[in-house]
Amino acid sequence: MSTIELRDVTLAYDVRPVLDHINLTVEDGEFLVLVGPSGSGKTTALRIVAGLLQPSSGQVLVGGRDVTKVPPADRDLAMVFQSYALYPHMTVRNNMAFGLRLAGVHRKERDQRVERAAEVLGITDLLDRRPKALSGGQRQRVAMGRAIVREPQAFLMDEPLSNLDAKLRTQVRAQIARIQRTLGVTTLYVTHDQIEAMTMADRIAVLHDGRLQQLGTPEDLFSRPANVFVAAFIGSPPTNLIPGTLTTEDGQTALRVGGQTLVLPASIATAVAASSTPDILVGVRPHDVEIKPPDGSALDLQVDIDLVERLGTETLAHGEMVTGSVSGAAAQAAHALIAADDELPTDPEKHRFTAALDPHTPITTGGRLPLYVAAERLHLFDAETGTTLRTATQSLAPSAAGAAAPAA
Ligand SMILES: Nc1ncnc2c1ncn2[C@@H]1O[C@H](COP(=O)(O)OP(=O)(O)OP(=O)(O)O)[C@@H](O)[C@H]1O
Repeated sequence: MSTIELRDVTLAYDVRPVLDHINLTVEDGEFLVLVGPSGSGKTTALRIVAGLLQPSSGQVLVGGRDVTKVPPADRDLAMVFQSYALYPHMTVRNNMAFGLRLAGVHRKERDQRVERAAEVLGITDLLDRRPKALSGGQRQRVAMGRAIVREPQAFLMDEPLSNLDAKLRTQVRAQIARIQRTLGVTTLYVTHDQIEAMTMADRIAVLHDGRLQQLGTPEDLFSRPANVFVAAFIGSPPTNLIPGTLTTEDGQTALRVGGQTLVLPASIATAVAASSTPDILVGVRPHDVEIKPPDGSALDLQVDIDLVERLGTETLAHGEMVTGSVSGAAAQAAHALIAADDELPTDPEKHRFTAALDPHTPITTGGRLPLYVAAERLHLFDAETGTTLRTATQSLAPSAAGAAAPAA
């Protein structure tokens, strides 16, 4: 059983911990991606698992064995780094076999393992080349090969695609995911790229400021973010975050956003009652925005469009929200929670908004566009704690919709 477990792992260089009581298990055969912005502690966590760093407290277990005090070479883990670190004077075959030679594996066995790994990686015809005669993607596969031939209990990968250009990255990430599934080797993979995490992982662990924010499947994180950080970090383009305030309108709970008041349907009103403050952050996924008013209650947002990106499959309309009387307190809270992310607005009075629309939508830069979001598609967060109060209601799955339809 090749699980990897971090038990209550903390690492502090000075007062503020770089990793703060992390509990995480990578299950046997699982591809778990550790994702987070720069400085969140991902590499530190991986280095602790590898044995290159000692935690201040807590334990690391590999296959159920406590390896916290075991030297890196004796942990039976293989690491793939972003710099491939291939020996330039050696052939691919010798690069792949090098670690095995050091470990005293005899020649026949070495050759067999290299041939097998090369076949899985599709690099058999490159075995006699030297690294300089390989493309970036091929070098990456050789680096993977070196890890595979060791037949370790688990792979540890630290941003292995970051030296590749965008197109190659897409190809190689699919290859790595496929190879991992073929071999079934437990893998802990670190990246700052949420798209990489979403496309490759069985489960994703989101780190921010040394704390584990959420652990779940890509679908969990996208549809049911645990807090505003995860909602803003996962998804492309990112979730729009708009400050709002809870009020009472004719005895009913209402949400004031961007100068309008939306009386909340009962189910949403119940969910927001848990908020520690009347200040609410409203999360809107760009793909949930409509240009026609939907049936039922909806937010109606006015956005001054300043950039239109036509991607072919969809059109992204970016602009500034006409905020009206957005509460100052919630606006400040929104700012404080998301200011760390460079892509999000840093001026608390200005709210950028992005809508992902049908490619045929006739929009131009410079206009003011009314945009609608059905109330059930809103994600709502406590502006003080960032905790999720409610997530968007799932649309009916085709089978469920079919079952609900009258019989023919
Ligand atoms: N030797 C050290 N002494 C003090 N602080 C350190 C040390 N090494 C790392 N840190 C700090 O620990 C934090 C986490 O670093 P880490 O490299 O794990 O982040 P990361 O999420 O992998 O970021 P990146 O994606 O930029 O590599 C950072 O704030 C970093 O400055």
